[in-house]
Amino acid sequence: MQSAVLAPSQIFLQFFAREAKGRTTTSTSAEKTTFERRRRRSDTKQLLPSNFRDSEIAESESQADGSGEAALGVGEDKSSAVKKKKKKKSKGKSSSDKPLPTQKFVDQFFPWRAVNKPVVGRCAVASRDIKAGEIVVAEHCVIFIPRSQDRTEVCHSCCCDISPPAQSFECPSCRYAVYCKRCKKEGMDEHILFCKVSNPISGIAKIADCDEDLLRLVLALILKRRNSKIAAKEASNLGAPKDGIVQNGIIYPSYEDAIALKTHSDKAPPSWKESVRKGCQLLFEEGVKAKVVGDLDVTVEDLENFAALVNTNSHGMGAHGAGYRNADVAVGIFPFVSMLSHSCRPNCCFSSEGRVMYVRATQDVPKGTELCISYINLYEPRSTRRMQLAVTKHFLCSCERCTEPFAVSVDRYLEGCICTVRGCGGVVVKTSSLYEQDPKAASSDSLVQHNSTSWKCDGCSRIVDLKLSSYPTTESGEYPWQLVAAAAEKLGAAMSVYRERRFKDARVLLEQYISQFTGKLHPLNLLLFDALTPLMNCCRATGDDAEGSRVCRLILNALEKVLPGVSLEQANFYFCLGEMYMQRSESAGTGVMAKHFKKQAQEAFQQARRIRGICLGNATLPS
Ligand SMILES: C[S@@+](CC[C@H](N)C(=O)[O-])C[C@H]1O[C@@H](n2cnc3c(N)ncnc32)[C@H](O)[C@@H]1O
Repeated sequence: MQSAVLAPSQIFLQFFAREAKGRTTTSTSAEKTTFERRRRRSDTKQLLPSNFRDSEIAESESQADGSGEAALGVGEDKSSAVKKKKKKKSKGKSSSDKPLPTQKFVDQFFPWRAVNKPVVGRCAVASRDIKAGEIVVAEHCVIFIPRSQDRTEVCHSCCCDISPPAQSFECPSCRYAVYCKRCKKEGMDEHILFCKVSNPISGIAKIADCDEDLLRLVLALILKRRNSKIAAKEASNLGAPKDGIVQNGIIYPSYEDAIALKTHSDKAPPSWKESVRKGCQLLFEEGVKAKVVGDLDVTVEDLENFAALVNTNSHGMGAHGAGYRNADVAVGIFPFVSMLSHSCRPNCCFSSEGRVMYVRATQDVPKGTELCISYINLYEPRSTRRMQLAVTKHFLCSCERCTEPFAVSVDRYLEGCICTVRGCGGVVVKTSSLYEQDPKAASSDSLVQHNSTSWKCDGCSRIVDLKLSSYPTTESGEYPWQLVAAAAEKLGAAMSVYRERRFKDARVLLEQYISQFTGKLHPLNLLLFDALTPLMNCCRATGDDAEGSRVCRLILNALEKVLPGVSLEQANFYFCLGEMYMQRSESAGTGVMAKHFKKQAQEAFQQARRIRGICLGNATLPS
């Protein structure tokens, strides 16, 4: 299933129905409002070489960290909590478990404390009750770089939108960096050193099979180190720190905060390490040539550590902010945003404005609860989510959703197919999905001795294996894996037509697909869910807002069941729903139906506004 044409596991839920980045106008034209399940580029940026092998994931899955929970009090890295824990643990705490240097200031302004928890390490725990929509972190980046493919979209100094592009000023030397009018002078001055090494980076990335943006971030971190040394000297003369403060409600973290973040270089797959090592070696040589690193007391190993740190802690910037983009255009390091662990059932979300990242609670959070954001797309089967985090972030997710028994989790509906045993109604999934989270259940079930390609029904417990003939296949004689593969193939074919923007043909194919697999796949199955958004867009493109709004409600329904709580995706679908009802109201003229549709539209817009208000603060909908 993961190798489906669509690779649904790798794509992100839609954002506001805006295809062109930065478009801020509302249009009811489906051509303009086509959603694509876009790959979420924010956190799970694939900083992997192309030669990455799946088998290497296993190596990144070993997690062993701490055994108890210890509060990391303000500036008390040798606090009693830590001391107690040190006593318990023969090995003691590593330096990466200490609070970040600026934490003591952050504690004064924000409603959480850094705490050490088993497995996840440092994390943020609410120090009082937090209301939905409250800001829990507002932080300026330590460093950021525009993504290479979007380098002309934002100013390389302040990260503001550059539109129209004619308003931008390109660095005449590297012809890579662009600046807005305001930053033209200052930005280019600051860019001098970066510029010297910037040009060779694309070539280095190709030679080393290493991510170009990763190398640019490493270079930015080297330069930050240089600047922070200079700033420290200046600050000691003036008697005040430049970074490492909270000002006007925004955290300005220091270079020291950044380098105190956790890295997973030990858990990274060998091919990743190999490529990064090569990339860093070449970057170092270029840096020496350009006299950028020579006097800096950094080694190639430092650069490799920087790369691992960036891979574990970078956050996408530019999406879901005021610009209504549907994808990130930059990546940055925000040490205090990084204190929040990942959860597949998060209670916070993040959005950026310029160089500042905001994290807001998406629900009321009681004191003592861990604050979590999501690093990945969450409408995915458990195995896909965990695989994605293992591959891109090199850790095995231990969140509540991933560790609750599979048999009672909504996760089981997202994959597999419905049991064909009469009256059962269970879901047949791969046994590896059933047992990977529950080794006890696995060992108590002798049937699990079947090979790992066995499938099992969570209802009647029947094992489906090629060697066993007792399982009643579908009318067409399909086994579950064949059914799932057929669904993936058919959806892939419909999506190819959809991507060619042949909306009428795509609609026919998608409708045929949905009717063929409804009843065979659970209604929440990802393979059915993935067909709904393109179908909605096809309906809109073909002027059928009645069907479009029906499909949109199906999407919202599925989202609410799988991802309870508010999210931007949900807001965006409500917004779409509002647009479609508005269109229906206009088409209905002035009668009762027109009023009815207008009311439905207003309700949908109100929901969208309410949810966006929680996730993005006072951001309003585009008018
Ligand atoms: C951005 S950092 C979070 C801060 C980190 N705990 C620290 O002490 O620096 C991400 C790392 O936290 C841990 N982590 C976060 N969420 C996790 C989860 N759901 N399950 C397991 N580990 C998690 C992993 O080690 C991951 O690489």
